[in-house]
Amino acid sequence: MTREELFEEIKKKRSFLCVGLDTDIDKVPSHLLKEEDPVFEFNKQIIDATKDLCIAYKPNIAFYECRGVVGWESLRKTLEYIPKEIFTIADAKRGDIGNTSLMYARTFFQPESSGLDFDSVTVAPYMGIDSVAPFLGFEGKWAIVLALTSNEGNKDFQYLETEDDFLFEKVITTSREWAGPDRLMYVVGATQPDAFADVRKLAPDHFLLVPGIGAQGGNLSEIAECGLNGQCGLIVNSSRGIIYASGAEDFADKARMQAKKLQEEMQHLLEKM
Ligand SMILES: O=c1ccn([C@@H]2O[C@H](COP(=O)(O)O)[C@@H](O)[C@H]2O)c(=O)[nH]1
Repeated sequence: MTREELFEEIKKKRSFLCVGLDTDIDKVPSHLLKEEDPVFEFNKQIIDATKDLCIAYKPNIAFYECRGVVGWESLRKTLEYIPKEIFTIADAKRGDIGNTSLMYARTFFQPESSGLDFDSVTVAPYMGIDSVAPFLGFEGKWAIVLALTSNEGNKDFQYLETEDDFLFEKVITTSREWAGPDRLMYVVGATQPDAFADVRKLAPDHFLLVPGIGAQGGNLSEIAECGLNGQCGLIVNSSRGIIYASGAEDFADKARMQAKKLQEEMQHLLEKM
């Protein structure tokens, strides 16, 4: 998917919401457990309930690969079920020496080998250019580089001071040379609102994938203040806050209500742009 197509979807839906499909079999409502593939059935109902309100879905791969072959099959079916105009993110946080990274890239971008055809994958930049480059070699696909994450542990490395900036800023200034804003996005956690102005100085045109609203306490209007750019430039994720809004038979209706609340807030913020 191109940046223009993504922006068109944002304008059409008046939303920059990403629904995180972090589907934990232990949290799937009990009435679905009799289904052949309860995880897929859960995801299917979440997608049906939210697809007009969001512009992206982000399955976190851990929730699928921990279940082995069965989990990969739930993931494949889920991805196939997502409407083609909606951006898909494999939140896998991959990255290794070049030839290994290429295999990871094929896993998510080459349906003829893996059955999966994601638009993007999250990538850890710690190993440098040759670990990220293989993800940038697929037409129409995106690498989403971890810059400043939403967790407490971000202080251990990402806020270390280098000559004239923090390490997460160095990640951006170095990696923005590897590919432009049509191929590369950055993860910036919603729990770090004060960093958005600095990030925007370094990456004015890049899309930022922003996890951490809802369950982790990030605030949408705070990050929108400095994070929005002329093409929106934000994809804001909520996983647990939407998909586990209810653990009962009404889970899809309750998920829709939470997604709708966020979409309305986003519409308001986009109108102010
Ligand atoms: O910095 C990061 C990077 C990724 N994540 C992932 O996003 C979702 C957040 O889930 P919530 O339930 O909305 O908190 C989850 O898949 C994380 O692994 C992140 O939170 N922070």
